[in-house]
Amino acid sequence: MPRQLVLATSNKGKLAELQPLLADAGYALVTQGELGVEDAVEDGLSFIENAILKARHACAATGLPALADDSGLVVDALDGEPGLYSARYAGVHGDSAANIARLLERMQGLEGEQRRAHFHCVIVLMRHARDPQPLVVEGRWPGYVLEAPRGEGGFGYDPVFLVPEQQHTAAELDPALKNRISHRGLALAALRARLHEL
Ligand SMILES: O=c1nc[nH]c2c1ncn2[C@H]1C[C@H](O)[C@@H](COP(=O)(O)OP(=O)(O)OP(=O)(O)O)O1
Ligand SMILES: [Mg+2]
Repeated sequence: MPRQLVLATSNKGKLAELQPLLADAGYALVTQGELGVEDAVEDGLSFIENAILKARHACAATGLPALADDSGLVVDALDGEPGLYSARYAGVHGDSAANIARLLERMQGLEGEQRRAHFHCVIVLMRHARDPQPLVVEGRWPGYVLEAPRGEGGFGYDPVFLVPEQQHTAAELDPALKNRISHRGLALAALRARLHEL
């Protein structure tokens, strides 16, 4: 029987990316939703704090090890906005169209290098709610914010995130390619390399 691991997220886009990335990591994956775990209160002041809060909350509710992802889009010219508040930038949690509209409005008039941004992802794996040594890994994906959305894939800010090497938005990429090069894919690769530490 493989050990169970709770995926401490309610974001369907993240789940769709995390599941294949963890498929052969030696865990039986179960989502917090399947176990009736409510969303944690994300009142940390950094990605790391929020990822720990979410993983700890799921561990405490289930008694199982848990993995959480806290991530967001960081725009240098906006002093790091939307950053920690990426999921609720326009006010309503998870309203991607409204979040994108707010972002494009805030970036009106910015050109060229001023449109630089990166996705940041912190993934935390905790063995139990009082684990003093959670595994913490990070990934970063640089790109540019376009002036209008392009593409149907992915989730969140993907339609306005241009990946310069591909000349495509993240929403135009094949999901397997996004998973190889994205902030989340890089964080998961770092996690897998360190699973033996547990
Ligand atoms: O690959 C990505 N492609 C596009 N947008 C992304 C990505 N990765 C994070 N993002 C943006 C949108 C998301 O809504 C927010 C994360 O906010 P974040 O609090 O970590 O997640 P969430 O509230 O959606 O789900 P949960 O906390 O249950 O994991 O950043
Ligand atoms: Mg969240």
